[in-house]
Amino acid sequence: MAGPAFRAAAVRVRVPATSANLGPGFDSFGLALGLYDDLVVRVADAGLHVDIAGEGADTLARDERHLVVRAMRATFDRLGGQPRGLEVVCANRIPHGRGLGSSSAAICAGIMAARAVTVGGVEALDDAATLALASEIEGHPDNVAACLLGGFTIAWTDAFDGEGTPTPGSGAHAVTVEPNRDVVPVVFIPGDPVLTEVARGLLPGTVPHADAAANVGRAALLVEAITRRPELLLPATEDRLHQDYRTPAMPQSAALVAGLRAEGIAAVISGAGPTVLALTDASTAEKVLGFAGEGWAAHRLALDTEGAAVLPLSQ
Ligand SMILES: Nc1ncnc2c1ncn2[C@@H]1O[C@H](COP(=O)(O)OP(=O)(O)OP(=O)(O)O)[C@@H](O)[C@H]1O
Ligand SMILES: N[C@@H](CCO)C(=O)O
Repeated sequence: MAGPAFRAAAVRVRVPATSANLGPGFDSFGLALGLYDDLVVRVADAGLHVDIAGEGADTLARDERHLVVRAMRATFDRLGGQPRGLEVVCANRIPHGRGLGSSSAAICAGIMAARAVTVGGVEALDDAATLALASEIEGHPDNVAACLLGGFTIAWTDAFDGEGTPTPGSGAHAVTVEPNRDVVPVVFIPGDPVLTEVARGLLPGTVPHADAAANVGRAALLVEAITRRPELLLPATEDRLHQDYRTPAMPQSAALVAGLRAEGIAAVISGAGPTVLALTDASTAEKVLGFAGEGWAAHRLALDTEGAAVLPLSQ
């Protein structure tokens, strides 16, 4: 059977950084942030050419091991066949291994680009199938949901293995909700990374029932707090399921979260860390920027409500 046809024109995809968990919503909640990676892909006659600027330019492999390329290959397989050649140009701004969803952004960008350069690709791999594939590659759905959909997202999967990881092919789903416009995210990014794999390795197989029950209540409250009642964000972002267990890998981040929370600021470990996310308002954001001191890059970010987008090449 003949494989799919490909478009000759290049495609540009923009994908947002994301913060997962937001305290109590482990592997479920995500928030899309106004910090973006850009990807331009063109189907070529032969070979694979990968160009990288920005984050990872000095460290990432420029071959089939590159995560964007791996996501594209998986997508082309689903769509019925690989193109003869590929040119991939990455402009990376999301820092890697910091808990801001860089791997999810790479995966979502690759899938979106691959389906956009394939004739009939968007129809053959619709948005629901895109989320499921991205989640399967990433291993959990929270970051990819926020990256694809934008806004505040609640994600879930149909089935889990004994480790709490979605079973491959089990299907991932998500809804997006518009966050309250008064919520202003501030991120404190430390110099050194902690890989998600390492941070997940610190989690116990089971947790006390009381801790699980506490998180259920806070997670439910967070949906109300982040959409309608930001004054409840401090209690709503309390977590007992993952942050404390990860402290040995990121003691300074844990201390920063505790320090900010003692000042009444809704601070959490962003994703698997070690970045700290504070959910503030416009006046507090300016005051907290200097809170972490030397060795941290502090940024006030916008909320992204659009998610991953295929854009004109000129934009
Ligand atoms: N733009 C990219 N291009 C290629 N590979 C990437 C890119 N971004 C991330 N990666 C790969 O993913 C790794 C980081 O993934 P990891 O899941 O550990 O952190 P993260 O996604 O930044 O954080 P978190 O999942 O906690 O939000 C990098 O070391 C690199 O191998
Ligand atoms: N929910 C994930 C997000 C990081 O990828 C975790 O905390 O491990």
